[in-house]
Amino acid sequence: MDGKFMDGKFMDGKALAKQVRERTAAEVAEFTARTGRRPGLATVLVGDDPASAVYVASKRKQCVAAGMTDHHRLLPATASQDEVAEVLTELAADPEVSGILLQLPLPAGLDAGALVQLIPAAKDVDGLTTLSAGLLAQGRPGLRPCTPSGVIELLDAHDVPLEGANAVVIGRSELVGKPVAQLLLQRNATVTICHSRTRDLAEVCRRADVVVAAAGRAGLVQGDWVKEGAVVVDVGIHRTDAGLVGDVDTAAAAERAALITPVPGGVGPMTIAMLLHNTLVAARAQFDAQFDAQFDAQFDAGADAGTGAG
Ligand SMILES: Nc1nc2c(c(=O)[nH]1)N[C@@H](CN(C=O)c1ccc(C(=O)N[C@@H](CCC(=O)O)C(=O)O)cc1)CN2
Repeated sequence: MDGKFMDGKFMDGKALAKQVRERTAAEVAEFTARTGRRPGLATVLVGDDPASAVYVASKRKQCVAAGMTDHHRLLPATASQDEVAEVLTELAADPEVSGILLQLPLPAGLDAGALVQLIPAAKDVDGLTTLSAGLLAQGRPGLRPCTPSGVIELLDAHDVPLEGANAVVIGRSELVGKPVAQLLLQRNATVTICHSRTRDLAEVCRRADVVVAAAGRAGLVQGDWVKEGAVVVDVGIHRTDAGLVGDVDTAAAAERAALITPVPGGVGPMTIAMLLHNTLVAARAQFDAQFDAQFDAQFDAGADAGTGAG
């Protein structure tokens, strides 16, 4: 471990996210020079949740800084299911848009699960559609959810051994818990998914080599839940009077952990960095698919005309 992304035992997500963004920007420049196209990211924000507005503004700014085009849609909190669906359907058909994300959570009354399905898997840069989730579950290529990919990127940057490791994931959301468990499984970890009905959560955690806390409960994971030398990844973000805190009692857990992510500055910044990476991956795949389709059409036309090209 070279300590590049670490301040003592704290894993520096901010520094690693910067490196991922810079690498992505260089690859975007190469893609644009080769194809004459720029990857385009469409962000869809419904309503006026202040945190969501900040996250979307940051996504848009970082996508432009990486050389991508910005296609933003803002809908009022009163927007109907059909109105949001119409916007997503329009973006799905727009050739300038490589990736679409519907910022979550949505205002009450909207069915996020149904709306997400309107995003074609090829443009699903959040990796949240049923098709993307199925491809991940089967270990087949596809776009992966951003925060879970960011968790794996952080673990890899710190050379955390996952093969055969006991990994405990706390939380079973579609956004983080389930996909991060799948990604850990793909890396041959022995994965336990815990949730609100898990019996003796503390004891399950104490057996973990790697803990990923994504329960959405401030300070849930206590210091004495952490095995000596374990790696702790905190996905939680809670605004409290004491400032931003995660799902882990960081100071207490850091007494025992070999490595731990801070909040803020741990997993959070990786989410947007991985979104940019996914948007580039989507743009490349769409370009290649279009190139192949054009080649096939020309090949077939040549065969029909009897030029011998077929
Ligand atoms: N469609 C999606 N919605 C949501 C996602 C998502 O991945 N896709 N994730 C979260 C929110 N989110 C991005 O959308 C996000 C959360 C946190 C951060 C971040 O950089 N956090 C900083 C703290 C910033 C602050 O809040 O002050 C940190 O942890 O250091 C970025 C993006 C829910 N919705």
